[in-house]
Amino acid sequence: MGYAQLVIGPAGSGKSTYCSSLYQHCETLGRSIHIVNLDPAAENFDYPVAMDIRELISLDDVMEELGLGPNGGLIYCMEHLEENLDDWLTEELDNYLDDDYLVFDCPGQIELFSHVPVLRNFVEHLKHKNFNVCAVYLLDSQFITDVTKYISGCMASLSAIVQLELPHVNILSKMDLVTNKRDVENYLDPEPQHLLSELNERMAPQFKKLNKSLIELVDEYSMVSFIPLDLRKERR
Ligand SMILES: Nc1nc2c(ncn2[C@@H]2O[C@H](COP(=O)(O)OP(=O)(O)OP(=O)(O)O)[C@@H](O)[C@H]2O)c(=O)[nH]1
Repeated sequence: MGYAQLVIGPAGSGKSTYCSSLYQHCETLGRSIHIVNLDPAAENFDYPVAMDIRELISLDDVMEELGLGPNGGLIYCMEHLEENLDDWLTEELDNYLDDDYLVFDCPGQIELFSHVPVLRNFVEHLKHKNFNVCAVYLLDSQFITDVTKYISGCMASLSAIVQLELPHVNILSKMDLVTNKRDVENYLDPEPQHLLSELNERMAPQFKKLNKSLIELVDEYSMVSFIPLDLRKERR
């Protein structure tokens, strides 16, 4: 059985930096991992690229030839990947042995883990090829410094949990940029009742019922808790 991480999260949340830090960390430990670029728009890499979607299709070519914009072009590329799971991906995966560990650096378009089925089908394909897959969801810690941002971060992560149905780890990136660590600490293992009163204070009274449902939802999905990580520190 092979092992795989699907590294997902909003644009600029630190996915590639995480992959690069993980690569260096494993190298230091003498463990071998292979990082796969799944972003057809990516240009520079801080890690050796083991497999690259741009060998199959590149965003620049799609935009030029089909006259699509960056978002439409990205979705086109990912759907092209989906159509080529049985040939391109299967052939690439054949290069890896049973115990290999692959880390997929995904694009940041939120559609990919909200409603477009590409990543879900991609995961199904990996499972079919005998890979044990988990999702690593990156969220910029600066987007979690008050209750409304926290709820919105949780909802985006929850949408990935529901869409992919994978073992799921949330990571707060860019911790070195948080000036007051307490702002973030308050949301690492929050007390639901405390969150609710904070949310009610921030919002108009007509949202009380919705606020209660949201907090219950976040509380029930205990996977929606975040692990802070200072990737810059990891790399020093
Ligand atoms: N200070 C700081 N900057 C970081 C950290 N992680 C990432 N960055 C910076 O944030 C920017 C985006 O990081 P990336 O790793 O490219 O983010 P990404 O999620 O792969 O971006 P997309 O692929 O465009 O979605 C880069 O300028 C990184 O150097 C961190 O832990 N601390």
